[in-house]
Amino acid sequence: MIPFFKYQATGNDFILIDNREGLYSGLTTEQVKWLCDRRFGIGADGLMLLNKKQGYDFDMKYFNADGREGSMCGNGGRSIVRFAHKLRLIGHSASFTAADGEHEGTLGNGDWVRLHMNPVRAIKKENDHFILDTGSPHYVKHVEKVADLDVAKEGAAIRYSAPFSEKGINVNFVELNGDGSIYVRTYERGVEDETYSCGTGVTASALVGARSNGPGKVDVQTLGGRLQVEFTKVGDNDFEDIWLCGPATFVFKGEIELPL
Ligand SMILES: N[C@H](CCC[C@H](N)C(=O)O)C(=O)O
Repeated sequence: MIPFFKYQATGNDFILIDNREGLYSGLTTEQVKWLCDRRFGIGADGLMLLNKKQGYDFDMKYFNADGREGSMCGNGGRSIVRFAHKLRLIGHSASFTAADGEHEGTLGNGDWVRLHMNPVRAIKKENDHFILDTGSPHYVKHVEKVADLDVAKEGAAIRYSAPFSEKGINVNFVELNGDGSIYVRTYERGVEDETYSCGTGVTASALVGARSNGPGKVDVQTLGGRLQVEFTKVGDNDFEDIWLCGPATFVFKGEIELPL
């Protein structure tokens, strides 16, 4: 039996497993895919193993719903900090490693978690979109009415287009709200569908918008709730001290037996 915890961070939902004893390191792609399946398994956008790591509170190993090991997951990072606190592994802050290096996370009031993201040193402007990496690769496109989009269809068309078909990319459609906030909807690589929010996507979308008017903080609306991205703008395409902030909550825990 595998004990698991289910968390969601603005609707991006995850299976978390305490793997400090290394009992579940051998999960196969097929098994992770089955666990993330919303009909045959528990159901989630991704799965994380909380591993031991010398010199840090833990290491976060992230898998997308397709069962394959993924890159950095911003909402997953916020969720695993809350999970580590539930395990009494940390107090109100954590230092951990993930696919893109070191991260720090702090628990705020209520279910709010702040996650320190790695610097972004390059934002590539293509004709009608931007490409940047916030720990995962992102395509950011501004649109008029994001609520009217068929994100699953339009996102897949971009993700499977020639430049991205081999390695994939996460696709973010962004509308500028009148109050300076942005509304982001994301098609996620490895889920191969729209998710209710994507932390590294929200971060990418906020930084693209800040290229021109660079406030140090952007409010972001997503299908799954509101987040905030804070940053220091160093140059036109150069940002550091980036914090992804928003709620991350425990949903339920259980244990599951893998099919033979
Ligand atoms: N699907 C992404 C990883 C998870 C990103 C997302 N869940 C987030 O919160 O950043 C990728 O394969 O690039």
